Amino acid sequence: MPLSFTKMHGLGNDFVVLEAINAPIELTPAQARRIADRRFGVGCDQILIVGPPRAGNADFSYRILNADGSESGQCGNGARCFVRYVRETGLTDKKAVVVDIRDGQMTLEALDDDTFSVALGVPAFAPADVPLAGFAAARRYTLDDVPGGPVMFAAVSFGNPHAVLDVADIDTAPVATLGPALESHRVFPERVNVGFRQIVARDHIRLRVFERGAGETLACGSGAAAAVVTAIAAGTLDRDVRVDLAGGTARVVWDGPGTPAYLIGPAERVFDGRLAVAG
Ligand SMILES: N[C@H](CCC[C@H](N)C(=O)O)C(=O)O
Repeated sequence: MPLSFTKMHGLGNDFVVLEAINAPIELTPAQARRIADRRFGVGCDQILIVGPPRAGNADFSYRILNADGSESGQCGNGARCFVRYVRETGLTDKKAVVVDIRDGQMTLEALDDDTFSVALGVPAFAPADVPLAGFAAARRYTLDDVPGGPVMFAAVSFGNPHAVLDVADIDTAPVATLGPALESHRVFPERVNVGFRQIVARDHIRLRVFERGAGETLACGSGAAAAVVTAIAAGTLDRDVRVDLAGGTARVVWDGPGTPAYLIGPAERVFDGRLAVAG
């Protein structure tokens, strides 16, 4: 059945956006993989499905499928594209929208300078919430059975799991080896997104992310928030942080435990199209 789609990106993290307000869209993992394939399909890191609200106070619902066909409970860069999409397609004229995501709700806002703010929710640090198996709650965890020997990482969830490692220089970080090894490590029962963080100053980091289900992307919004809140919790960053990623710069603001983290940045619409999805 042919599907209309909109191609978008947030700092180079790219998306195929599908509108499922009037008619539901159900994609098998194989169909999602084909759409995401950069040769046999449209090509994207994630597929975003814009749906009707589930709860009474929400404006929309939001589903995220990774390029490997797996579903995630969060996508920060995608959320910025989501609010640009629903406004530019006339689905709403609101500047702030409430969106049902898999495990909760988010508020997304179009700002006056053509950037977008996403309240990603309150970060969850408890191992059971990440989820991270076999560890008691700690600021940092250590794993020995990974390439290159023991690694230390922080762990947090924004509705999707993140492990964050500190490196001296992200340009030489072992993203291609350590990323996949950690992504599918047995201590992460739902796999994990792996962030490689270089702290430049108390209000500035550089970051690369090997994403669960997509590999290294040019940017990861929830990964940026994970890198910032775990460092704020450890006392190494202040509350308002510039995050430099390969695809551009985002900003993360967090006022500490029990409060939501905010991700601020651009969202671009690239083109519209129609795709044939095999059965
Ligand atoms: N790969 C992620 C989903 C996309 C997150 C990322 N694109 C973002 O901007 O937050 C996961 O499986 O949890």
